[in-house]
Amino acid sequence: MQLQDVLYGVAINNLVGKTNRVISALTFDSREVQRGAVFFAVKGTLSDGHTFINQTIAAGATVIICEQTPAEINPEVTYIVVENTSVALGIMASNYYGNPSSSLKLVGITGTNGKTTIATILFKLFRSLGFHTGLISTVQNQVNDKIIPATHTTPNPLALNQLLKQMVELGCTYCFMEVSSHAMVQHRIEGLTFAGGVFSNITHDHLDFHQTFDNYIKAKKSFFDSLPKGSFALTNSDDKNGMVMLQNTRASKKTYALKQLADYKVSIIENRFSGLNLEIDHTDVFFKLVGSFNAYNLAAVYGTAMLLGQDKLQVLTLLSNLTGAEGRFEEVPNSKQIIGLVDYAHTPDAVQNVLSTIHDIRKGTEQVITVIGCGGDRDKTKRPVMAQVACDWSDKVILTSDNPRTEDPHQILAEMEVGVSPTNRRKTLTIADRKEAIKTACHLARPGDIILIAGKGHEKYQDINGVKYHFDDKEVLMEQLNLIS
Ligand SMILES: CC(=O)N[C@H]1[C@@H](OP(=O)(O)OP(=O)(O)OC[C@H]2O[C@@H](n3ccc(=O)[nH]c3=O)[C@H](O)[C@@H]2O)O[C@H](CO)[C@@H](O)[C@@H]1O[C@H](C)C(=O)N[C@@H](C)C(=O)N[C@H](CCC(=O)O)C(=O)O
Ligand SMILES: Nc1ncnc2c1ncn2[C@@H]1O[C@H](COP(=O)(O)OP(=O)(O)OP(=O)(O)O)[C@@H](O)[C@H]1O
Repeated sequence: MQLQDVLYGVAINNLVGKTNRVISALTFDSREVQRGAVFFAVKGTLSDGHTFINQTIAAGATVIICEQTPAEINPEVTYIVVENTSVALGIMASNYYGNPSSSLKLVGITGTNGKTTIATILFKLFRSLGFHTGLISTVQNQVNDKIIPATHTTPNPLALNQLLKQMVELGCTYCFMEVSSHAMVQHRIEGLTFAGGVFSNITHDHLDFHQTFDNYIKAKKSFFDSLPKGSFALTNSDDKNGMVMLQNTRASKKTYALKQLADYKVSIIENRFSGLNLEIDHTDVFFKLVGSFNAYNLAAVYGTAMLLGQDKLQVLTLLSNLTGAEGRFEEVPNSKQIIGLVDYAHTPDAVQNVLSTIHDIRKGTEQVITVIGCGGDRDKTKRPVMAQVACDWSDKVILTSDNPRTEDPHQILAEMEVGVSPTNRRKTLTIADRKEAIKTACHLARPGDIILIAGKGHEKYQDINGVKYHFDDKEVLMEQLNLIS
């Protein structure tokens, strides 16, 4: 491929050297450079790609995309100076892989909670409707039945366009993808063509990365600002910031809600452990998903399917048979008549949602025992709040470790304990070893009780000092429930 073929749409501030040259690959990592590669010098949080330019040229890079013209110019190399290398990377990655997003109906889902659930149900729904479909999500990526492990919620532009190209080659017409706020700030979706965008909700999270809540809102909003004319922007109008997302968008503005007036209005008729009975567009339907937050997710899915021109009754019938994403309010089967639940909730809002859902549908006499931790090297402000929410909504709480990473687990637990009020102290235990914590919860439970293991969901590891040790909440809970007499 020629360099000039991938430059379409890139705003160039300065060009040194020729553009009619063959290129062998695109990369933003000096450690992956091969002969004839284009190297993108990206300014990151830990290092600045500009410092690796000479090293990449020595390794064979013949084109450098950078933000300043280097002092030292190699006459064999082409230098392209742009305002923002990450933006150029997105556009050029799209061009390099043949702009696959424009051959698909690509729908992006953003928000603090619910992205994976909404994207996964949409994927399952469109597969059941008979379409070749792609999924890009935190749990896994999928091209029809082929599963591709996920490393990020939203992959980098090269991995992303490669995935989208595979989808096009395998006949997909739809793709549902999660759009994280990190991806927006780092321009990972630059150059993609979206058919629509969906907003679930926004609550405090990722403030370690965005610094302020306002920045976090702006990052989410920038996705809707970037949607093209002719696409749709579907928002949750019950969320305080739902309508903010639509302020500057050129897309067709649509809403879903349970409380406010909306284009797609859903009402809860009944909310039980076996599922949700909802009224959608004057039709009563029973769904296998549990909890009022899933009523929002189903409203988003229904609205999206309608905006993509699908038949209402067919959609509702198929949706009523679907289950959600792995590790989201997932029940662990056991013979002890204990309701064992594993849930990915790792934000104060998600923990409150799961526990209030349990509270709404419990009979009343059973105990709710919650096992919960907070990640190391991540937003510390969440720690006391998550402990407080867990205590306020449970009969017993066991504070434990959850990916301590490079931090001391006991220090994280001490910061969580700050959120435990003197009255709640009696019902709280702190057990740093996660397996021991789950074991203790099983020993405390009586038949009929509910155990919630929060935070890890589908993830099958504990990250301790950069090493990922196998740990599966579902596996441990099942094993321990079966061991109790
Ligand atoms: C905070 C963050 O998002 N970091 C991402 C970022 O890394 P960085 O800015 O720290 O990169 P850096 O190490 O400073 O390096 C800067 C540049 O120099 C290059 N470099 C670096 C070293 C070297 O020897 N040679 C070299 O060329 C790097 O390739 C990079 O281009 O750019 C990297 C390349 O794209 C990403 O892999 C990395 O994601 C890290 C691994 C990560 O964990 N990100 C998470 C937080 C994330 O993105 N999460 C969201 C989901 C959030 C949620 O909703 O839960 C996601 O979408 O997955
Ligand atoms: N619409 C919703 N509103 C609030 N909480 C939700 C909603 N949907 C799911 N949750 C809760 O949040 C947890 C994470 O759900 P999900 O994985 O779908 O969200 P996500 O946005 O993909 O999260 P992440 O970005 O952290 O992967 C679930 O386990 C559930 O407890």
